[in-house]
This record gives sequence, C-alpha cells and structure tokens, in this order.
Amino acid sequence: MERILSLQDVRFTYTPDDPDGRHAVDGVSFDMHAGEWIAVVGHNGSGKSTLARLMIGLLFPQEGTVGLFGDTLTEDNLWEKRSQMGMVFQNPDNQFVGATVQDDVAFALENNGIPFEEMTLRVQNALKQVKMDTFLDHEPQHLSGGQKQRVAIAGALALRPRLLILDEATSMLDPQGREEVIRVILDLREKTGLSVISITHDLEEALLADRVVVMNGGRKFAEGTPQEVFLKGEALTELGLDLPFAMRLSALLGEQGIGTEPGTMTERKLVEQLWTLRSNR
Ligand SMILES: Nc1ncnc2c1ncn2[C@@H]1O[C@H](COP(=O)(O)OP(=O)(O)OP(=O)(O)O)[C@@H](O)[C@H]1O
Repeated sequence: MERILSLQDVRFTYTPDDPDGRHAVDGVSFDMHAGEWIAVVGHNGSGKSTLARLMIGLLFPQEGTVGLFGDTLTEDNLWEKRSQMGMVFQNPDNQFVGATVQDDVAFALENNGIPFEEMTLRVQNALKQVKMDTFLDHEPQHLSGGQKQRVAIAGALALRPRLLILDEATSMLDPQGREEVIRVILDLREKTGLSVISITHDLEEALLADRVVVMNGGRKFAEGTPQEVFLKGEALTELGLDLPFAMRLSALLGEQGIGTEPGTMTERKLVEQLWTLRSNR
C-alpha cells in the first residue's frame, strides 16, 4: 500500500544551541498508509503541535527525516508537498476569509487559478461532502462552531488533498459540533479513502481512528489500533489523558462487583454487556 507519511527517528528542539535544552520531539518514527485515519494524542506539551508543524514543513527536524508521498520533505519540495495537504486548525473563527460560505470555500481555488466553472463544481462538491451544501450563501459568522469547522474542512477538500491534517479541530466545539465533525471524517474515510491525521487530546475521538499514536514528553509512548492502545488503561491516565467514558464507567462498575469484559471501550458494547448480564440474572 502507498506510504503517505513516514517519520523516521525525528528529533526537534526549539533551543538547538542549548546543550541542556530538551527535545520537543524526541526520536519519533511512524508510517501512515493511504486511506488511514491516524489520531495523535497526548497531554499538553507532549509534542503534538510540534509534530504537526514538522509534518507540514513549518519546522524541519535537526535529526531524522519526514517523508511525504514517497519523498523526504525538503525546503525545495516543500510547496509542492504542501499543495497536496489540507489543514484545519483549532479555532473555527480564525479560518474564514470569505463573506459567504461559498466564497470562503472558493478562496483558495481562486488563488490557485482554477477556472470559474470548475471552481463552482468543486465548491458544491466539497460542501456536499461535509453536508453544508444548503448553506452556500450563508455568512460564516452566523454558523455554529461545528458548521464552521465543516466549512473549513470543505475549503481544504476543494483543493483535493491527499492528506488532511486536523490540528485540535474539534477541541473548541460543543459535543454536538464535535460529533458533526467526527461524522464527516468517518464519512470521508468510507467514501473517498482520504488519509487523515487528527491531532487531539480527546480519546473518544481517537477511539474511532484506525491507529493511535500516543505522545508523552516528546516521545512516542505507544502506537497501535485503539483496542491495543486503550488496553493500557491506567498508564494512559497517568499521562494525563481521560479514558473514554465507557472504559471509566466499566472500571467503576468493576469496583461494585459488576464485571464487564476487559477493554470495553464503546458505550454500545457496554450497554450490550450490561443487558446480557441483566438477562442472565
Ligand atoms: N515556539 C516554541 N518555542 C519554544 N518551545 C516551544 C515552542 N512551542 C512548543 N514548545 C515546547 O515544546 C514542547 C512540546 O510542545 P507542543 O506544543 O508541541 O506540545 P502539544 O502536545 O501540542 O501541547 P498543547 O496541546 O499544549 O499544544 C513543550 O515543552 C513546549 O513548551
């Protein structure tokens, strides 16, 4: 399968002249294949944002390499590589440039010299993919947080990226907004096979990814499927991460003598087990 991203022993420090300075990213390696959704999780200061900046070439590592779409990222190929990536950031209010939803999504296309007819089609398609195609003439400031982030995702999709990077894109949203954005990511993965990296401190969100990379103190603490990673339970709590609700609840039920299967991570599975326990009583 095609390799979209490949980090090899990446080290980066913001203070290269300080021999005692610590590395914000310290020897991190992982690969990403086309069509995967990888969630990078970690507590504040664990190195997630630095990792994101290294992936898009805002920073270059002092040691190790960042590979994108088969080549090592360099100053020379930076713009060509970046044109194949879409990014959505944390604050939904800082990402708008257009007076209406469609102007906003069209903005980058216009800058890239895409002809008008194709631009109109791409804007409509992108907004359809995030289920915002009935909001073409709405003013962005009147949308909810979740709708704003969906428009920001449409803006990225209109450029037809091979990799979408979401940097804490759900962290300022209310539960409904978060769910809307997550549903869009799931839908895109299913229908378009787009590769997605979401940087988040929300383990509920990470639960839905194909693979999870856990960062701690600049190092990769764990990597695997959500099932593999979340079985570490306590160890993740010690890193300052909140385990998914169903896992916390099943631990509390266990303390009350109501045993559920180890590693019950989703509310649906927990409900199924509790239902079976009740029926077997
Ligand atoms: N511009 C900077 N200059 C100096 N040190 C920095 C800079 N940005 C981050 N750091 C340091 O690098 C380390 C990793 O920070 P980073 O922001 O990558 O972590 P993070 O996991 O994204 O945290 P957060 O969720 O708080 O953004 C921290 O020790 C932080 O203090």
